[in-house]
Amino acid sequence: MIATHFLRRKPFSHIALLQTQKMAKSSFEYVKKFELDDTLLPNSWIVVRLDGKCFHKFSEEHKFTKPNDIRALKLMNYAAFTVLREFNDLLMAFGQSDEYSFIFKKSTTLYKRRAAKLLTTINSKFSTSYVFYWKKFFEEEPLKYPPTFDGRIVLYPNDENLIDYMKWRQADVHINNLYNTTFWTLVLKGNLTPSQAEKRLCGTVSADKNEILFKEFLINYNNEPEIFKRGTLLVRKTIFHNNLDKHSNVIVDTHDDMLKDRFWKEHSSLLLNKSKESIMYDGPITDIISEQTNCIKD
Ligand SMILES: Nc1nc2c(ncn2[C@@H]2O[C@H](COP(=O)(O)OP(=O)(O)OP(=O)(O)O)[C@@H](O)[C@H]2O)c(=O)[nH]1
Ligand SMILES: [Mg+2]
Ligand SMILES: [Mg+2]
Repeated sequence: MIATHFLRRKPFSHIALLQTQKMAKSSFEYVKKFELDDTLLPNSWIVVRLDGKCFHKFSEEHKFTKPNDIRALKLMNYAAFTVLREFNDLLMAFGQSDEYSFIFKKSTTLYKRRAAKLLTTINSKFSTSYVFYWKKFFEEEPLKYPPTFDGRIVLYPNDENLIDYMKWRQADVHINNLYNTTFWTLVLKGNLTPSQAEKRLCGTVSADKNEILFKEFLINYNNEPEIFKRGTLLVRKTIFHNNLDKHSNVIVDTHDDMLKDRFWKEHSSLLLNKSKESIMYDGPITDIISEQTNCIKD
């Protein structure tokens, strides 16, 4: 019955169909006006910070070594590297623990500075890279479930604010790492229970923790790996080859002390629009990659 009725209906003419579609489009289109403008202020530093969700649990379930798992840190760095490689307007990125901050050049017009576009694209590229490259770093340790990263955008109006932001994140690494290193040494080598170790460290300052490590466990905190103490700063560099008229652009992982003002004086070009430091290189060109053990090839 319904089928016969359908067959007997006169088919729409092409023009009538187009008119109907046009009317429908214009009567629905008003919903677009509900979309809010989220353009970020011009000429200000855009910082995108991502952080792993519930990584205290994620790290347990994936058997991260305590207090630092070099595989996890390298995977974070590699995921951030893939983000930097794709978005040229990113000057640098700083990572530690389960977080990464990405710094856009002040004048970026990427996605017309629309906040949601910037944040979601950076987060998506980072998160999928974290999963995509998991095996490269964790090898036989399987990824049990998809990790989640939250994200935020913070704007900083001047260079001083941005530098203080970078210092703040690096100071956080130092405070957490000194605490975690002492805590886990007390537990794993000193045979204290976690709650005993917590009590032992309650009210201690940095010097006390350094002393516990040195006097009781012969550990000189200064000799701990730089990546653990200072986190990782990814920057762009251009390597010029002296003999050949050749250069290559690379993204390099560094662990310098950003808390010292000297760092910002010596690397003042980091905050310039075209942030690329140049390195002169004398050796044979084929050696660049092997020599750059600390460098992630662009
Ligand atoms: N064992 C180990 N754990 C790590 C390492 N890096 C990060 N983590 C864990 O990840 C946590 C990150 O801290 P937060 O980001 O403050 O906490 P979170 O559990 O991720 O919680 P939310 O960020 O609020 O969702 C640390 O407290 C550790 O438990 C690592 O190298 N080794
Ligand atoms: Mg987290
Ligand atoms: Mg965190």
